[in-house]
Amino acid sequence: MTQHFDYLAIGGGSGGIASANRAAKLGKKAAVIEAKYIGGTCVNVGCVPKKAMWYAGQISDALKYANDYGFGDYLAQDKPTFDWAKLVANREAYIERIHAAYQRGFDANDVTVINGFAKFVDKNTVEVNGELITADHITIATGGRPAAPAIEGAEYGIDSDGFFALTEQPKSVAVVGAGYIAVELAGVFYALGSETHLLVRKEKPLRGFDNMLSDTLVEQMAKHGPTLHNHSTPERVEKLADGRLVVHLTNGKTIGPVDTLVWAIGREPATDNINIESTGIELDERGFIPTDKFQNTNVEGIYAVGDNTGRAQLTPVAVAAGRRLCERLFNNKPNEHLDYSGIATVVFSHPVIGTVGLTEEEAIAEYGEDNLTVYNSQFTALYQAITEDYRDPTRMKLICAGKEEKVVGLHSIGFGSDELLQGFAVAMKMGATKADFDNTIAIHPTSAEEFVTL
Ligand SMILES: Cc1cc2nc3c(=O)[nH]c(=O)nc-3n(C[C@H](O)[C@H](O)[C@H](O)COP(=O)(O)OP(=O)(O)OC[C@H]3O[C@@H](n4cnc5c(N)ncnc54)[C@H](O)[C@@H]3O)c2cc1C
Ligand SMILES: NC(=O)c1ccc[n+]([C@@H]2O[C@H](COP(=O)([O-])OP(=O)(O)OC[C@H]3O[C@@H](n4cnc5c(N)ncnc54)[C@H](O)[C@@H]3O)[C@@H](O)[C@H]2O)c1
Repeated sequence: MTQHFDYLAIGGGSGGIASANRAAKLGKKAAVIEAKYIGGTCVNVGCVPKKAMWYAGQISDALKYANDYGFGDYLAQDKPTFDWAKLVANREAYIERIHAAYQRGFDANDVTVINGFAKFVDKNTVEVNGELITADHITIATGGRPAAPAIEGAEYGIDSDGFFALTEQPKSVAVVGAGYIAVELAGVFYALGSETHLLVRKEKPLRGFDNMLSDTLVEQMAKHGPTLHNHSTPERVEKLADGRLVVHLTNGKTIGPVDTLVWAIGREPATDNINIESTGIELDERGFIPTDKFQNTNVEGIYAVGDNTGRAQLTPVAVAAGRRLCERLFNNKPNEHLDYSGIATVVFSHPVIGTVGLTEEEAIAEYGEDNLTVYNSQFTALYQAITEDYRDPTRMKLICAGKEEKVVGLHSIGFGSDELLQGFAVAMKMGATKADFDNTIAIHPTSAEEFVTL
């Protein structure tokens, strides 16, 4: 028997769940098909478990300051130990609670959840577990998966999914990659006490970010962070008799032996195995699904949201794109769409980075150097001021365009940069100028106040 729905999301991750719930709340018969775990990448092998590991790193950093904060005697009572397996168990128990909360949401909204791997039969029909399902509107929200290099011995390494499956802490680890995931995972390993090597292909990690951010990160890593190996491209991986790994680089050098090797070299879209050809959708050369600003694909009635569209691969983006799509389709809002500009983002590095808007290089290209005013600040966060790390800088940058000094870029690295960002992102979305920032009374003593006193 063929089941029919008004709205069907293929993929039960951030985009699929949010859109199906919204469709159902708007009175439509909606379903989600999920092949693995409800919640997708973010909940199971992304943002959520990553943030728990990052917090563990933050606690480890804080313990380093305990003596300066007067807790020396307290710590001396017992040698501090760290139990990776316990952290992982608590993290996974939390994820189970999220799964249950999603199910309660589906039940409340009357969304049908189908477990299985979906493949298109034609543009209105998918097949899952041998059954056919048709829908008036189908959203492809299949996300992506970690990429691995095509080199000898690559299979000895793990990827970010494998990182979350580790139940024991490796004593030594090499992380390959220069983006969000490489920087974040290397930071966690280091903060929790593993000997950590970060291998990047070019001159530094986070090259697409404002130079102030990436340069400060590199400076801080040299003081207390993973050992950074620039211009280091793996050529092959050798497994020793004791199971440890040696990474051979194209420049003739070797890294290791290490217990664990992590590939963090980007993610590829999960669009190659769903018989998408049967729909008439044309993928781009990297397998992403091109969409217009309304998330329409080139085939009427089929949409795509989230990581598989190749734009701003962030959970809130997938969620917002999915919800707006359903508002447009089912709530009589024909122009509803997601504005992909000015999306704030945090890299959960050590120290943490918050950034929204244009980098200085991008602003120069867009407005011309003469039309920009750039404000820079460097200071010691009070948190560190009374510790041995009082020389570690927090750095902030405000990039303003035109005579009215509209704020077009805001960048911060240092303690608290994650939580301070969201409010500034709102102000920038509303078109705030430097004068608006100056007119705002500071909250003292915080790091965030620096942005209104520059
Ligand atoms: C390590 C890591 C850390 C991250 N940290 C952050 C962060 O801190 N903040 C942030 O905003 N973003 C973060 N991200 C990115 C974020 O996870 C993604 O942007 C987000 O999950 C994308 O949502 P999505 O719905 O497009 O895809 P996904 O969440 O990947 O969901 C897709 C789902 O579709 C399923 N699926 C695929 N094919 C089929 C099929 N044929 N049939 C049925 N089901 C199928 C998959 O099993 C999966 O569950 C992180 C990602 C990673 C890997
Ligand atoms: N905090 C967050 O919000 C967060 C955290 C993690 C991931 N994400 C999202 O997930 C996406 C994917 O993250 P990612 O880190 O996998 O990808 P990425 O695109 O950010 O970085 C991949 C890096 O790998 C490098 N690389 C590519 N091929 C390589 C090779 N063969 N050898 C060595 N290095 C190679 C690239 O130069 C690049 O720097 C991000 O773009 C981001 O949108 C967000």
